[in-house]
Amino acid sequence: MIEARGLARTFRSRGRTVEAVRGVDLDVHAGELVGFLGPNGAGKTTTLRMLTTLLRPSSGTATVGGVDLLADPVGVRKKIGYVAQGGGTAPECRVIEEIEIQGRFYGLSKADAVRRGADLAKQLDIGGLEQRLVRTLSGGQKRRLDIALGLIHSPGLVFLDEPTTGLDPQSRANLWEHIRSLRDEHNVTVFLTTHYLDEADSLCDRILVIDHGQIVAEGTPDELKAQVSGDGVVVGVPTDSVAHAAEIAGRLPGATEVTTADNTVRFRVPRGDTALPELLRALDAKDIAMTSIQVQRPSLDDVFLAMTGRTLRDAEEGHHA
Ligand SMILES: Nc1ncnc2c1ncn2[C@@H]1O[C@H](COP(=O)(O)OP(=O)(O)OP(=O)(O)O)[C@@H](O)[C@H]1O
Repeated sequence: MIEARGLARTFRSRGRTVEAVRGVDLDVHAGELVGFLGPNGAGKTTTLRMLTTLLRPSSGTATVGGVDLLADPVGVRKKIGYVAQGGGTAPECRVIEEIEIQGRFYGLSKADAVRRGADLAKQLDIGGLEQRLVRTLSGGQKRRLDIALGLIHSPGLVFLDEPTTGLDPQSRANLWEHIRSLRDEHNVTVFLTTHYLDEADSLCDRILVIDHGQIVAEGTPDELKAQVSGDGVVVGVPTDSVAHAAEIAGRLPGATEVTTADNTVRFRVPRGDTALPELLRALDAKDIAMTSIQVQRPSLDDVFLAMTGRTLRDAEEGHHA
């Protein structure tokens, strides 16, 4: 669906050259929900604007929806939907007017635009709001209207730029459900940007982490977390078995950082879920009764820290400073 090689963009700003994106390679396959994660100013929006033909790359090539970005930008536009940060609706317009205007813009007849708009409104849970002024919608409703407008021409690929920024937690969770169903029930490939770790983690099949205009990590949320330091495991055992249990844990494949306390053994393994059955069998064979067990997965923030030496929060604060 998307294949980009060496995509780069520089800006001239107040006599300085800003390298916003420095050679990004990325592949997004049909049916994937891919997240582009990075702090403010990392280059997410600039990459998205290039892939959606709104900004010409300084260098690099890409095909989007099977169409060459540089040779046929109009062809690309027909294949994709784009929902900008904050959307593009006018507060004093009625919802139905926005739907009609957007539909006409993509060459639909008024009747087709209204029909398609009604289908999308139902799908995105904003049915019955057609006569309302945009400014009277809640944040979540407006964001869902923005997405409906981006899908009016039934594109197979949609770009969402920070779709949940500014929404309250409940509206965010609700929008995640809608974004998932775009992919699951309507076969839309989704490429979204976010600087929320929890969003990338729970929503995306695959994540590309960008920092200072370059992709610094890529994989499923689980793969990325596994790359970092593995899972932490804490096992509770009777005090007189701690030393023996620690020895057993230390023999698990890939086990590191084995430490003991009063009645617990802590260690790290590449994959907690696959190490646990082996550990249980080994403890059982030695008649050691386990009293509790906990697996602590590393977070995506750990991934960002490992790749860049900064936490995402530090990176954002640094950008605003
Ligand atoms: N038109 C422009 N002129 C000059 N510099 C720009 C322009 N657009 C973006 N930049 C700079 O390029 C860098 C990347 O910006 P971009 O908006 O792509 O980041 P982002 O990851 O989308 O951030 P955010 O999460 O804040 O939207 C930043 O340093 C930004 O200031």
